[in-house]
Amino acid sequence: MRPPSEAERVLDVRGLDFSYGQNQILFGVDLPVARHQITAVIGPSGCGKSTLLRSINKIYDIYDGQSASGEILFHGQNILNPASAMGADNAALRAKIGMVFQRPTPFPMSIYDNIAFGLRLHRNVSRADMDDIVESALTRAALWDEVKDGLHKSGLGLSGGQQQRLCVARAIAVEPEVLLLDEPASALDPLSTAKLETALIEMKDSFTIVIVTHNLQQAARISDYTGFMLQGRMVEFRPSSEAFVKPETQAMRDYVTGRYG
Ligand SMILES: Nc1ncnc2c1ncn2[C@@H]1O[C@H](COP(=O)(O)OP(=O)(O)OP(=O)(O)O)[C@@H](O)[C@H]1O
Repeated sequence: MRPPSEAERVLDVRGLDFSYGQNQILFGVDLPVARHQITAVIGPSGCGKSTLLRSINKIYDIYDGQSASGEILFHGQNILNPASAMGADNAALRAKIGMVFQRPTPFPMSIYDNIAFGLRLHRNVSRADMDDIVESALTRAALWDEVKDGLHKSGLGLSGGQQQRLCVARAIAVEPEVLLLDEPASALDPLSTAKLETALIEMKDSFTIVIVTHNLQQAARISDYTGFMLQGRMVEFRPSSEAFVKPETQAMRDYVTGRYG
C-alpha cells in the first residue's frame, strides 16, 4: 500500500501553521486525506491533534486571536483563502466537512429533532423525507434499533455512548463528504466503542473520515492511514498496515510501544 495519490485525496493539508494568539501550536503540518478511507491522527496529549481538526472545518474562525496559514485544499481550493468560494462560506464548508467532538454534544431536544434541526439549517426537507433521513442516519450510526421506539424522547436521556452515536448521526444526516471525529470513543465503554467502530467502518462507503484517537488499537483496527504528530509537527504519515508494525522514526516507535506520552 502506498500513500494516497493526489487524485485520491479529497482533502490535502499542506504546510499548516496554527497559532492561539502569539502561541504557535502547529508547524508546517501536512496531512493527505484519501477519499472513502479512514485516516487516524495519533500522538501524545497536547501535540496539536484537535487543533488540526479544528483547522480543517475552520471552527477556530469563530474565536478571536486564533489563526491558521498554509493550505488546506478541498477539491483543489484552499479553504484558508477567504477569496476562494469554499474559504468564503464557513457554513457551506461545515456542511461538507462535519465534525463530532470528544464529549457528546446532543441538543436539549428529542432524538428526532437533534437530527432534523441540524438538517433544517442546511436545507428544506419535507416531513416524509425527514422521517427517512432520520431513520437512515440513525441506522448508519448504529443507533436505530436502540431508539426507534422512542424517537421523541430527549436526546439527553441517552447513555453517553448512545449520545455520541446520536452526534455522529446528526453529522452524517447532512451528508458531508468528510467527517472529522475528535476522540469520539474516549468516554465510551468497550461495547459502545465497538458499535461506534463498526459504524465508522461501514460509513467509509459514503464518507471520508479523519479520526483523532489516543487508542492505538483502535487506530490500527479501523484506519487505512495513520499520521503521528509530536509537538505540533507531523512526524510520520503511513498506511496503517505499516505504521504500527514498523514505524520509521524512533519517536513513533517509542510512542506505539508505550515508551512515550
Ligand atoms: N483555546 C486555546 N487557547 C490556547 N491554547 C490552546 C487552546 N486550545 C488548545 N491549546 C493549546 O494547544 C496545544 C495543542 O492542543 P490540542 O488540543 O490541539 O492537542 P491534542 O493533541 O488534541 O491534545 P489531547 O490529546 O490532550 O486532546 C496545547 O498546548 C494546548 O494547551
